[in-house]
Amino acid sequence: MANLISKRKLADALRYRSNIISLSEESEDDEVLAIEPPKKRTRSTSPVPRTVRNPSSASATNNGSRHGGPNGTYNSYRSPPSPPRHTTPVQPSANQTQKLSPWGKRSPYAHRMKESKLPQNSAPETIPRSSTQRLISVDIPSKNVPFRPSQGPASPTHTTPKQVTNTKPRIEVVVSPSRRLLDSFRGHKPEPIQRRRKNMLKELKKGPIAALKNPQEARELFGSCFQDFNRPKSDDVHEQRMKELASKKARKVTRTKLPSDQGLDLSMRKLGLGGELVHPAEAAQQILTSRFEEYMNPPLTFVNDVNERRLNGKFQFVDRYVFSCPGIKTAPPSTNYGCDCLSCHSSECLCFRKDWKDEATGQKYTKQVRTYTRRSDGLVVLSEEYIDRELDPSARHFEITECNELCRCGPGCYNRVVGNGRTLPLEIFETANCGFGVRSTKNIAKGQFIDLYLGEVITEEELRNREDAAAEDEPSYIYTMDWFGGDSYHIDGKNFGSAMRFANHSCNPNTRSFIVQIHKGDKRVYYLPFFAIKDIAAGTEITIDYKSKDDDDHLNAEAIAGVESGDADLADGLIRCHCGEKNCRKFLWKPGVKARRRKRKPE
Ligand SMILES: C[S@@+](CC[C@H](N)C(=O)[O-])C[C@H]1O[C@@H](n2cnc3c(N)ncnc32)[C@H](O)[C@@H]1O
Repeated sequence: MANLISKRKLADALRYRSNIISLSEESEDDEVLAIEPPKKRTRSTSPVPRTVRNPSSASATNNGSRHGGPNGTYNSYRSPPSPPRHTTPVQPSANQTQKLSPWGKRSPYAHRMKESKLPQNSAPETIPRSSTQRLISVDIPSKNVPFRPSQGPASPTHTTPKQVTNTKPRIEVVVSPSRRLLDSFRGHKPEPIQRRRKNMLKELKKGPIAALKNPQEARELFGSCFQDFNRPKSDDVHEQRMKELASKKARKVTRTKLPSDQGLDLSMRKLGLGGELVHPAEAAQQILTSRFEEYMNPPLTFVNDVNERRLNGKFQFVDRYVFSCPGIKTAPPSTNYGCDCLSCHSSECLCFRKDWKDEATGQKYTKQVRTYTRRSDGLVVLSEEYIDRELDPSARHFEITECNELCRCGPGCYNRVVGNGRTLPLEIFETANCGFGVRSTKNIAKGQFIDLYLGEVITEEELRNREDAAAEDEPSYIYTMDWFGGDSYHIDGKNFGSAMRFANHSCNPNTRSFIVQIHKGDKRVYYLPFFAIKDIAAGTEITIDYKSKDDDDHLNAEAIAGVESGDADLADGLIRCHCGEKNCRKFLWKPGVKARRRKRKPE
């Protein structure tokens, strides 16, 4: 019965005995080899292997066969092929012969290893002396030259038992050694990285000791995740303290003894969050503000020197209307038109012309309304006459119509103030009595454009839904676009808006909203910009008057009377005004969001 040992072990054995085997670099497999003394080969039922018609088919047909195995005289597949003895219609090519074993990749005798109960780790000592004595010893001409034993067949022919008995007893070995084996003959080579990795990983699964013992190796095998293993131990007392607290032995340590801020800070630093601790809500606000700043030029900033209050996290700054409500229709661009001026002049330009009809008499009127004017320093502001008329309750009021993209004048035209966007830096800040307010860090000239009132454009139906859902004491951020009459849309600045959404009320305001139309055909979606109606020094709060002329002034009169007479019912629920102006009306409005809705209607 064949004694089977692995190639590696055989190689070791042979090296140990200074005996020779032939080597091939073809296979990476550590195949099991047969060492079969000639005497015992007679036991084989079929000393001649099956006919190998075609090496590839041989591989398939013979693989795993218990019978018809080799007779123990196969040579290296590097041996020059010779015609098989048995009828072989297809001659295997030299190439094929090199690559294929008659058994295929693995010897069918491999399983016998288990049956034979041969010790698995058959080191050189496990080979019986009698066997080794029968080995033929041949010198290797050169380490790297493939070697074929000088005795025995030169090709994979199959010797008969008779032939064997005529020769000296010997063991012939067919070896298809692995590259590793060859390397071991050539000299020491480092273990492949995959194997080293596998071995260390096995150790690491048990614990980090392997990596701690050999950090260099760990880093080499697993990269930067082990870079801290050879880091000198930190003498940071807090880190030490944290470790103590984390260990089971340190249960006696009171966690409260650890300064929480430092401990937390350490954890944050370890997580790479580092630096100052920031409340999540504040962080969210900072992100919102900083994001807005990124595309806002000039800047929009936030400061609070009074308390810890921050902007509501749900609020988002926008620089245009938000059309989130279904059913909103804007006029198509095709309905827009522009002027033909190369250089617009308020006395001639179509955009400055206002047409109206007297409802009582039916008479039509046309007027060139001088809305904007360019100052000597180049700043474009509202004209004095326009501001005066708009502030005069008895006068006819006119909207501003700016030049648009269809006008022949270029972007430098002075009739493009709101269309060119905000130019002043604005700052949201905490006021003394009215919550957040807005101011500019620059002086503002009378008539200068400050900012648009922006928000979601919503329908009347949506407004009613929102008002019904709102609490009675909730601030209102609604402006109604009813300048041209008819069904109106509303601007809700609660969740989305501009800096003007933070403008507080004053009974003596320094700004006012005006009506600006850029799309000349759109009577429902226009703009509500705020302009200074007096010079405003840098840092002064920008204020507006929440109440329009047609609001219920009698409410204030009644409330004031009620407060003065001690009638609590009359004053009940009214929101007190904190503007502090001499002409203060004392109350903002009556509770109830509908009562608070601010309007601008044509006079
Ligand atoms: C449009 S918000 C203005 C921004 C607001 N201050 C904030 O902190 O968000 C309107 C609210 O501001 C407050 N407010 C504005 N002007 C006020 C005034 N003159 N007196 C008292 N409260 C005022 C009221 O609570 C009102 O409901």
